[in-house]
Amino acid sequence: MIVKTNGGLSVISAFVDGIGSAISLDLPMYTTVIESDSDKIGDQKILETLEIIRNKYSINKKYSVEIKSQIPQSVGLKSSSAMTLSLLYAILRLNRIYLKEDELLRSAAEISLKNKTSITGALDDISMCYYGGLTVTDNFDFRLIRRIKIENTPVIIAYPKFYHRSTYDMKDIDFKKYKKYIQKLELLLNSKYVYETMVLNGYLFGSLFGYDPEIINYFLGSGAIFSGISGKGPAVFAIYEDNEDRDNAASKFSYQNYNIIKSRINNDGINIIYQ
Ligand SMILES: Nc1ncnc2c1ncn2[C@@H]1O[C@H](COP(=O)(O)OP(=O)(O)OP(=O)(O)O)[C@@H](O)[C@H]1O
Ligand SMILES: O=C(O)C1=C[C@@H](O)[C@@H](O)[C@H](O)C1
Repeated sequence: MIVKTNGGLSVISAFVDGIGSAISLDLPMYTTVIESDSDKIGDQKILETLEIIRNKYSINKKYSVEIKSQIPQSVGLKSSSAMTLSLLYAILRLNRIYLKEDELLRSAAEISLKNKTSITGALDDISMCYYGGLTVTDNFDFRLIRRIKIENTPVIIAYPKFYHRSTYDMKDIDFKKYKKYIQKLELLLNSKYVYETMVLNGYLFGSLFGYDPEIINYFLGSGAIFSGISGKGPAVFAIYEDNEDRDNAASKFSYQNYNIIKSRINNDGINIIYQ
């Protein structure tokens, strides 16, 4: 079975009060899961996740798992949520276990706590990978608040070539002191100012974890209507009004330490592309 899902961007990071929001990008991850005589899994975190799923659902089978992905890892573009959800989705389907949507999403969030790829369970990111478009969730309460479709706006993503961080390393930071600021962002998002909220969210988390104003400055000067850090970064997003502006900005981008990806916002949820 091959499952396709996408990466995305943070709109509100849920670390402060559990309210989180994410938006889906054309950034596919293909996860191939096949029953096998023995486990054939190249990556320790995937194996750990598989073990958690097998224990949770009393499954005794072995699997070969292969991930092909355009989502850069560990830069704030939701690769771990895409991996955890895809693997759970495929294993449940292969075993003909059908959960209600809210149960499936909650289960994926619980697994992403257990496999230590998230701090809050990242239900916002998992729901975004599942539904596409924009999601808003209460991660502390494992509850989807709302989801909406978003226009397929052109985007550029830039991320440093040599960088490594782990989400789990951040679990001891005192995020609660930013509550008043984050509550204002929640109000802004309720009023549908999605990109404004993203920028201001990145302003807080970028200032905490370090960001590169020069890259943001380049994008704003190249015709972007918004640019900022995706959540805790270090990936930077730039939103364009049309493909021409985006493509011009991408072709003139000359920062040697960064990779860039041309993408767009999408509304594509998870799907099985090969049974
Ligand atoms: N392209 C890939 N190939 C193989 N495994 C992958 C790939 N992308 C993600 N994974 C799996 O997902 C795990 C978590 O990914 P990653 O470390 O990027 O998550 P993250 O730090 O939460 O990233 P993000 O900030 O994008 O959410 C990896 O350890 C790996 O097991
Ligand atoms: O680890 C987590 O729980 C999270 C990680 C980031 O993607 C955040 O954007 C998200 O809201 C929560």
